[in-house]
Amino acid sequence: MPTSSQSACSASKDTISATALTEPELPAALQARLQACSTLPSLPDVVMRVIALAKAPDTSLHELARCLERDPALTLRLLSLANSVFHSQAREVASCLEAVSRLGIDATLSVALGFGLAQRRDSSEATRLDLDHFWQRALISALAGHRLAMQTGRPDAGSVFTIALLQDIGMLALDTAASDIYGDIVSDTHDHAVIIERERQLLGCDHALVGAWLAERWGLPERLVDGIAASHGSFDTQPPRDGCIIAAALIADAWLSTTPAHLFAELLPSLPQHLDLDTANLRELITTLQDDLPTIAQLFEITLPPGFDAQQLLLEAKQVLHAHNQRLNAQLLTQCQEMERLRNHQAQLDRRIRFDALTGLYNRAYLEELLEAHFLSARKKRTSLAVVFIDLDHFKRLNDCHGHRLGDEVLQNFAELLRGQLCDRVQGGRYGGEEFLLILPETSQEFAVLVAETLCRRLADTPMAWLDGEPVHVTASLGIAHMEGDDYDNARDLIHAADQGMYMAKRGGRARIAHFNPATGSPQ
Ligand SMILES: Nc1nc2c(ncn2[C@@H]2O[C@H](COP(=O)(O)OP(=O)(O)OP(=O)(O)O)[C@@H](O)[C@H]2O)c(=O)[nH]1
Repeated sequence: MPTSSQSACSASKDTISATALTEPELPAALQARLQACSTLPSLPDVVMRVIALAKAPDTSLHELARCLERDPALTLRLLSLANSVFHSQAREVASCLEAVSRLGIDATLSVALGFGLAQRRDSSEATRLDLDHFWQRALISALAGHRLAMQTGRPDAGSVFTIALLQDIGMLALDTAASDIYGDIVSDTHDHAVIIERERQLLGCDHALVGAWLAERWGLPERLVDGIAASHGSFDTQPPRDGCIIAAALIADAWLSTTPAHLFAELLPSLPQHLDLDTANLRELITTLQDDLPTIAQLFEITLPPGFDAQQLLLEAKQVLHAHNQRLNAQLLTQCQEMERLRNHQAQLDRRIRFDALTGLYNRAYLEELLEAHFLSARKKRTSLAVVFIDLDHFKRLNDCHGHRLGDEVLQNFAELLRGQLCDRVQGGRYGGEEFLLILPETSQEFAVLVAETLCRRLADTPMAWLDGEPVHVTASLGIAHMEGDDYDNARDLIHAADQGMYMAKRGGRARIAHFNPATGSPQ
C-alpha cells in the first residue's frame, strides 16, 4: 500500500504506460510525476553546499573542509574513510581539512552524497525495494569501479567511484515517485537486467535516465550526470561506455548473487578483452574489496556483504567457464555436423536436379537449361551453335528380346562411350529414354559432323553388352542442327530441328546421320 505522500506522487499508472517510449528520453508523464513528488531522495543542506563548492572552479580545500565541518557525523565518516579504505598511509589524519586533502574533492563529494542518501533509509518503511541490497550493490560497485580505474591507470578514479556509487539513485527516485508501479518491478528480483527491462516496459525508460535527471537537479557536475545516464551500457554499446563502471556493476552483481562463481565466470573473458585485466588482477581486486568492505559497510551502516576466498572463487569460476566452453564446443560440433549433413543433402539434391540417375550424365532439364544459356550467348556474341540429337535404334526390340536389364546395361555403356567424347567444346547428356543430346557451342558444321561420325564409328566398334559370350552391338540415328546467325528463334526450335534430323536419319534406314536444313525443312 502506498503511503499518503506516495499516493500524492502517483498520478496515474495509465498516463505513464501510455507514453512509454523506446527512445532513451525521460517520458514526459514520468518527468511530471517526478517533478510533482515532494518526497524524492533529497540531500542535506550541507551536501548541497558541498556540491556547489565542488562545481566551482576556484574552490579551495579549506572552504570545502569548513563547509563539511558543519556536519559532525559526515566529518567523522570522512576521517574514517581517509584513514582506511583508499589511503592507508601510516599517519592518521585528524582534521576534516586533512581528510579532504587526502581524499580529494571527488571522493569527498561521493561520501557526502552517499551518506546523505543512505540516511533516507530510515524514512521509507513502505518501500518494496531491498534497500540493504541496494546500498550493498552501490558500495561494491563504487569500490570496484575505483579500484579498476586505479588498476587501469585512469586519473579520474574519484569520478568513477562517484558515478558507480550513484548509478542507481534513479531507483530510489522511482521507488518514491512511481511507487504504485515500482513495487511490482523490484519486489521479487535483484537481477538488474530484469529490473531494467521491466522499467523500460512499464515506465518507458530505465532508472539510469531518472538518476541522471535527479543528479542534474541536485546540480552535480555534468561529467557525473552523463556518467550516470550512460551507466546501463554494455561493453559493446556504441558509443563505447565507461568500461570500469560497467565492470564494477557486473562485479557487484556477481558478488551479491547466489551463484557468484557463474557470474564471475562471465567476467573472466570480458575483463582482459575490455579493460586489459587478467585473472591475477581480478583476484587482487576481490581481495582488496574484501579488505575494504567492512569499513565501508560500517561507514554506511549496511549489512556486510558476503566474503569470499578469492583464489577458490576464481578457481570455481574458471571451472564453470571451462564447462561452458566445452558445452559451446559440443554445440558447435553438432552444428558443424548438421551443416555438413545439409550440405551433402543439398549436393545430392543438386545432383538429382542435374543428373540422370541411370547413366550419371546431365538430364533433360539441365541440358535444356544449358542449351538456353548457350543459345542466348551465341545470339549475343553472334557465334554459331550446333545440337546433335542421338536415338538408339530398335531399342524396344532389344528390351523385348533380352529384357530391360540388358537394355539398361546398353544405355549405361552408351553413356560411357558418349562421356569419352565430352569436353568443353562438346557437352551432352541423356535427353530421355534411349535419346541423347550433344551441345557444341561456337562450333562449325563440319566439326559437328566430325563429332557425330566419330561417335557412330566408335559405336560400331564397341559392343554395348555381352550376351552368352556374344557381343551385342547397337546402332544409332543422329540428327544435326546448326545455328549460324538468326536461323532459329529459340533453343527449343534448335532441339526440334535436330530431332527432325534424327527422324530423317531413321526414315533413311537408321544407323546414319542427317543434317536438318532450317531453310528447306529437309536434310542437306
Ligand atoms: N531398358 C530400358 N528401356 C527404356 C528406358 N527408357 C525407355 N526405354 C525403352 O526404350 C524403348 C523405345 O522404343 P521406341 O520409342 O519405340 O523406339 P525404338 O524401339 O528404339 O525404335 P526406333 O527409335 O524407331 O529405332 C521403349 O521400349 C522404352 O520402354 C530405360 O531407362 N531402360
